[in-house]
Amino acid sequence: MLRWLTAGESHGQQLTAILEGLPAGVRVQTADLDLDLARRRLGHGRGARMSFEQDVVTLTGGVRHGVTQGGPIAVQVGNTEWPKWTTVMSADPVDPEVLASQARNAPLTRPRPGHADLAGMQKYGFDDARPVLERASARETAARVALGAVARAFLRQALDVEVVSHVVGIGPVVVPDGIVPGPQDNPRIDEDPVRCADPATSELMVAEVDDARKNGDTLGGVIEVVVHGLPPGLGSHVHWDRRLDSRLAGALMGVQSVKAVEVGDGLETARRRGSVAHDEMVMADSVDGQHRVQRTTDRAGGIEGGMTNGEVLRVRAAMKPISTVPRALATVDVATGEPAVAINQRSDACAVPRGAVVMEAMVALVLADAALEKFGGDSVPETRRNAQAYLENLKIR
Ligand SMILES: Cc1cc2nc3c(=O)[nH]c(=O)nc-3n(C[C@H](O)[C@H](O)[C@H](O)COP(=O)(O)O)c2cc1C
Ligand SMILES: C=C(O[C@@H]1CC(C(=O)O)=C[C@@H](OP(=O)(O)O)[C@H]1O)C(=O)O
Repeated sequence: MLRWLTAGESHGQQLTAILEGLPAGVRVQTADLDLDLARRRLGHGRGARMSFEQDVVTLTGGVRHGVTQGGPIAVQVGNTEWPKWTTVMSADPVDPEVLASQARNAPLTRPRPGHADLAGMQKYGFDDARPVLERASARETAARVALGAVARAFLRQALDVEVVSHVVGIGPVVVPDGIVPGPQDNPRIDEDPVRCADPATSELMVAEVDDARKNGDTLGGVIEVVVHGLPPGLGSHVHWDRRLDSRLAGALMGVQSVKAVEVGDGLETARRRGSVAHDEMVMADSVDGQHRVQRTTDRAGGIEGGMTNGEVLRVRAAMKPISTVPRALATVDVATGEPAVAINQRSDACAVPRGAVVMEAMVALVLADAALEKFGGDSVPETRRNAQAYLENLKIR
């Protein structure tokens, strides 16, 4: 079983992440984590903080000389803005006079509609939104992306699996049907300002983001994660919590601002008739005398009965528009009970392009877990041998 945990606050000293259960022998180094963290900072519509803050990654456990050792992998993602926040976010008590002398320490009492502020204050008994927003913030996704880079390396080295993503919608602008990135397409898509695989749609998305920003507004959108090279049989039909679609949906819904998840053609499938909703099977030419079944389409997105079916996996996650809206929304000052406008320091206008990298990380972690459940192994060669033996012995390929 693969387990992962993150800790740390948005303006704290650092984020901490642990990944437990990965075999020995995964070749991974700081530069691999840096690469995905850099990808997470890009994208038209990102906020100011993404340009002035750096992620400082340190692998502090589980990796030696660029290879995992079988123990828990520990990662720190340092926050270069920390020197400005040492008082506000100090773990130890601070002299009340020092606190009172700094504007940054003033309680935040105008909760943002759409953010965690008010419900978190009510639940945890705070009269200040600071402790809630610090942990609710998607800054935490940097820690997940760092671990996702490790999971991605494992999937590539043990199973030849590649996880890629593209933005399929920003606000009302959506890509035409049928665009599915190939296994090596991430670098090309990363070059696009909104990580859209279709250049014509990308231009319209950029214009939409510019228009929203000009009007003091924010946007959401839809991301598709595409996974190539998966064997059939990851996940299971036998119990709800072993279904791969259920596990992927939970992981993607667990990303800040995700409000819907689709597998394959998802909602569109529900609108179709059965005769055109499924993926028909045909016999492919056989080179070795074995049955080889192929599907003529991939509407299911590579999952049937809660298991991978050997086709390309496609899952989509819909992010709502950023809730820190510059044209600030109406709220109540909970300190006075008076009408007010919501907290609005700064924010992303649209975080969908960089959200795509977070979704890749979550999918990679879930798939690495499902692969280890199926094939086991305490080292990459062992997992690889087990997977190959399974594939060679499939009665129906
Ligand atoms: C990559 C990413 C960046 C985000 N950036 C912001 C932001 O700059 N401002 C903001 O208010 N919300 C931002 N969010 C969304 C909030 O974190 C999220 O809406 C909040 O935690 C409440 O959770 P919920 O939307 O799932 O209910 C971002 C989300 C992601 C995934
Ligand atoms: C810092 C990150 O994202 C942040 C996520 C976030 C939120 O409310 O989720 C709000 C913004 O932070 P701030 O309010 O300090 O400007 C984003 O910049 C990051 O992704 O590294």
